[in-house]
Amino acid sequence: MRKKREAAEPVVSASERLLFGGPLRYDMGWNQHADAFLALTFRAMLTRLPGMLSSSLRLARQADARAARVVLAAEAGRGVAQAVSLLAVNNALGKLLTGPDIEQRLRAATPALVVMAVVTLVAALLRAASVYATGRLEPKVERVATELYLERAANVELAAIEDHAFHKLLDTAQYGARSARHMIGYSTRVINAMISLVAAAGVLTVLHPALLPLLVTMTLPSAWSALTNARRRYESFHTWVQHARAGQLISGLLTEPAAAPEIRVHGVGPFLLRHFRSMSETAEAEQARLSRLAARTGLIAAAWTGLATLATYATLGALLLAGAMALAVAGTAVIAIRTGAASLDTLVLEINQLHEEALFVGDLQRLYAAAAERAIPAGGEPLPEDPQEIRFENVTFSYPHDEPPAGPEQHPTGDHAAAPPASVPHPTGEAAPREHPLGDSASQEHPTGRPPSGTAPRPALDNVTLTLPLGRIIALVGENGSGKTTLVKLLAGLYTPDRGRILWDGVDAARADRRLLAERIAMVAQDFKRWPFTARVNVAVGRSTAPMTEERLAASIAEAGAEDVVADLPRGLDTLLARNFSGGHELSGGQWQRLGIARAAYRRGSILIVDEPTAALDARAELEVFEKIRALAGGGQTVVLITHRLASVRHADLVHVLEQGRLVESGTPEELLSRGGVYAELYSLQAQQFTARVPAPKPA
Ligand SMILES: Nc1ncnc2c1ncn2[C@@H]1O[C@H](COP(=O)(O)OP(=O)(O)OP(=O)(O)O)[C@@H](O)[C@H]1O
Repeated sequence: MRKKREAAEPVVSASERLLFGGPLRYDMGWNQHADAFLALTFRAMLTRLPGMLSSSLRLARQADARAARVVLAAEAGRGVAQAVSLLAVNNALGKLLTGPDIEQRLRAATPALVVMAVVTLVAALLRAASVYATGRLEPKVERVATELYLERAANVELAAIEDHAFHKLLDTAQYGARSARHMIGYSTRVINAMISLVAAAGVLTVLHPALLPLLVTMTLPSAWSALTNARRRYESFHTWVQHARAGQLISGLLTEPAAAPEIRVHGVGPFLLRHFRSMSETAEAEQARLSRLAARTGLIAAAWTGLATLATYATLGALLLAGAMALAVAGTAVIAIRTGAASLDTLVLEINQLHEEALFVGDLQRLYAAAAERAIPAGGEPLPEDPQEIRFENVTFSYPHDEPPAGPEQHPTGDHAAAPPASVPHPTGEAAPREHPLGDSASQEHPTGRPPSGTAPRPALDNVTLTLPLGRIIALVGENGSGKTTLVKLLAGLYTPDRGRILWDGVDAARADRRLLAERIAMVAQDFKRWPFTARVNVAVGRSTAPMTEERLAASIAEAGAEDVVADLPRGLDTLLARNFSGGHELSGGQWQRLGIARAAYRRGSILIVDEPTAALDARAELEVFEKIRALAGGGQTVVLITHRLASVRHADLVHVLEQGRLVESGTPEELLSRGGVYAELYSLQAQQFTARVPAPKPA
């Protein structure tokens, strides 16, 4: 077993080592989790059957209780109909094979034949009812499961979304809703097959006790074959899902607009394509390996079934020859064995499928549990109505990081030019949907799951104590990576401090109602979301709970100085801001930035956080935007401004200077300039850029 598992381990290719510094893995523990499922025996699966059926039933009842009842009743009825039909066959055969003349025998068999006809009709009606109700039920089950998935995913802490293990669970669990849908069909077929198998086995036992083991022997090989192949597919899927992300990442990079200029000017295309091909070839090799193994297993199972069938009919023949069984009974036995074998075959296959789907539903249920654990806490203390200040008291915060892998992994069979597949098939045969592997949140991840260096990184904020007086403009200044963005994320309640407290006039934000806290914050993050919606929605999404009025939209757009941006749009506010869709329009970075500020203005939060608001603006627009921001503060709003443009900071009421996660200076811009510290140094560095003398042209 161990050896087989190792064979499915993907190769760490030269491509992966070069591009990602090793295997592109998010969480090593996940595969071990899957192993626990894969170690299940068929017996254990049978033991789990009641649990799986009841979980399907629960989902079905939640989605549409009436349709669930119809399916259950129809399937139970069909099973009973099959049993009755078998008994009628037995009766008819008995009558047909014994008696003086054929006419009398036919007459005697007529009631049984009529019963058979009626039962067939009833079974057909029940099947139609079941098909209809299942068809109604399945999409509803998928919707309910998907809604739960999305709702919980949207409600977890930001730290959970940035946690690689949780993100991996999110990734894998996305298949759970589809599987929950499939489980409904499999469950109905399992229930149906179980009832008809019990009927066939009952009849066989009555006819001759030796026939029952023969029935089992005949069906076991296909059960084994189906089970083995399903496990291989699931195992392969779990191992390769990581590598699929690497392939998707490259294909996404090759086509995304942000990378397009460099791909063309620096000629990165052929380089990425070469690695994509190399990764895809390894994926193809993995698919070929699975097919080869499936073919071999199928062949062994077919030979075994052939031998078992031969033994069954030889036993029947021997019983007939020895006079231990009447011809009529042998005839019924043949039909019962065929029906029973078909039911057992169906049962094994469907239980196996059910189990396979249940693994994915299990992923989904684990996600539900993990998401509930990491959900943003509901409720809490109210914040002061009109606080005077927010105080950071000895706040320390580190981003969670994964343990680095022990070393570069080697495939036991040696290194091939290996690569992840572009898409991994869902174990049930469906291709995993291709999605852009680098979502907005992913852009901050370290995809190899390692911290930048081998040692634990320094805290992003280290024992920071500072005050943010409300109703003022407060600027956060410092070099790249000094912790400014982290500080405002803590202020907005996106993270909670590892140590220390954030006090809103004495109320600890950690105990406060996080939703109420968020209500007060409007944020224009550095990488704020450019929603693929209309310009109108891109502004109004700042407060999606408020009625979307033209007045509020117009006022916010004016406050952000974004009137020209909107006026230039082909359909004004109704222009779709996503170029990859028909009628979509692309904005420049600066235009987006103005819309982002309009969105924050639309939110009307009492604390406005602006992180690098002018990075993409030209000099004139920059001045304008700072004017607008100052005007906002004039209306009593608190502005927390992060910027590297120190000239713009001179209007701030208070400046906090951060360095390597620590607060190094605080004061008004004038105080800091006269103090001659870090701020003064940074300021003079920037000022020098403008005052440096341009060498005078030499006289002719
Ligand atoms: N999501 C994250 N996961 C892990 N580490 C992070 C994350 N975001 C920031 N960091 C790290 O935390 C430290 C502080 O980063 P932060 O973004 O707060 O700095 P900053 O002062 O805003 O920098 P910049 O001026 O470049 O925007 C840096 O070392 C950074 O690498």
